[in-house]
Amino acid sequence: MIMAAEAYCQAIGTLQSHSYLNNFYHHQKLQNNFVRLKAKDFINSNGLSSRSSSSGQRNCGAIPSLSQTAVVDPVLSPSRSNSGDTYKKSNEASLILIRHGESLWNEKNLFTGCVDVPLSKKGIDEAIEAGKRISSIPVDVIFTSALIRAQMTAMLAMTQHRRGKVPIIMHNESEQARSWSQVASEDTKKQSIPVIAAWQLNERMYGELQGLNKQETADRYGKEKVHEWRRSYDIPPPNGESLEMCAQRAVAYFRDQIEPQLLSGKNVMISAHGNSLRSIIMYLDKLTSQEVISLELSTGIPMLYIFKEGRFIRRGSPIGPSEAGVYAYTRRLALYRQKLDDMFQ
Ligand SMILES: O=C(O)[C@@H](CO)OP(=O)(O)O
Repeated sequence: MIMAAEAYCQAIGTLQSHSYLNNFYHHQKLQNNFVRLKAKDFINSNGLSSRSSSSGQRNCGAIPSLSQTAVVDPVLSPSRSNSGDTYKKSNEASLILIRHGESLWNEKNLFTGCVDVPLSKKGIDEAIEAGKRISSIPVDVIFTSALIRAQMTAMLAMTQHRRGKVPIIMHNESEQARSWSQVASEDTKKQSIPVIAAWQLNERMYGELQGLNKQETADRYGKEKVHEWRRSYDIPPPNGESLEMCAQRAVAYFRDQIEPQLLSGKNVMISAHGNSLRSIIMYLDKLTSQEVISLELSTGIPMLYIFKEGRFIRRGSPIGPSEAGVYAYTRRLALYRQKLDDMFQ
């Protein structure tokens, strides 16, 4: 776990492992206070959520009505009597961010941007490993970019989730696509997780660099110039997007479409890209345009935030379900894992 904490701290470019470790030591105390909830609570408690996103729909034609798809997960419901309102009252939600696993172009060291390239064999393994790390963390709705490497990562990761729900891509690109992908069974819907694909979460568009080898480009234009294109905040690569431009669409989407889900208590996973996630982390962690320059994200490492009382609290990179890890941080997460243990051991 110490290694996981350090790896995460490296990934965010800061060193705050002491607070992570303090929370780990606090775990023993917390564990003694667990209430062991019975599997029958899971079986008896359920309900359809009637809420949909309160946000505007201006960004993307692919925004589904979550009221038709999202359900209250009874594993998360503390009481059978108020299952319909659980999320509203919980005032806490998990947010998992994951950069896709290694792609075939990452492997070849090519600028990728918005070119739609699949995962490499190593990337597939990374996505499965990431899924193991988050297998005991609740997920109610998944947002991915429109690109296959992020979607593959989300889907592969969810094959490892202990809750066993099925991630289903929402097809809202046309009325026909929406109606032809309807699920007829309410029971089946309850065992599904909506997956919403949005181009706003895509990798930054790398313009004339897309498909070029990064090393050869540095040899040709100079290391400093290429570093400026790759990591400066507001200087775009030729005919591409700067990080600032990428942030404008990614953070707007996060605020308009994802934050309302968290506010209503839904647990969210976002599977996206190095630069769209750097922009979102800049927003979550209130990084300056100078600080974000040194923020690097590894492929396939999930990062957890707790959204509570309107604030995002960074909680590191979740590790295996049998270890304390992030579950020491909140009672809600600990109870969720305990219920999974009760159900599936
Ligand atoms: O090529 C890309 O699309 C990105 C991510 O792989 O590269 P960089 O890390 O240079 O922004």
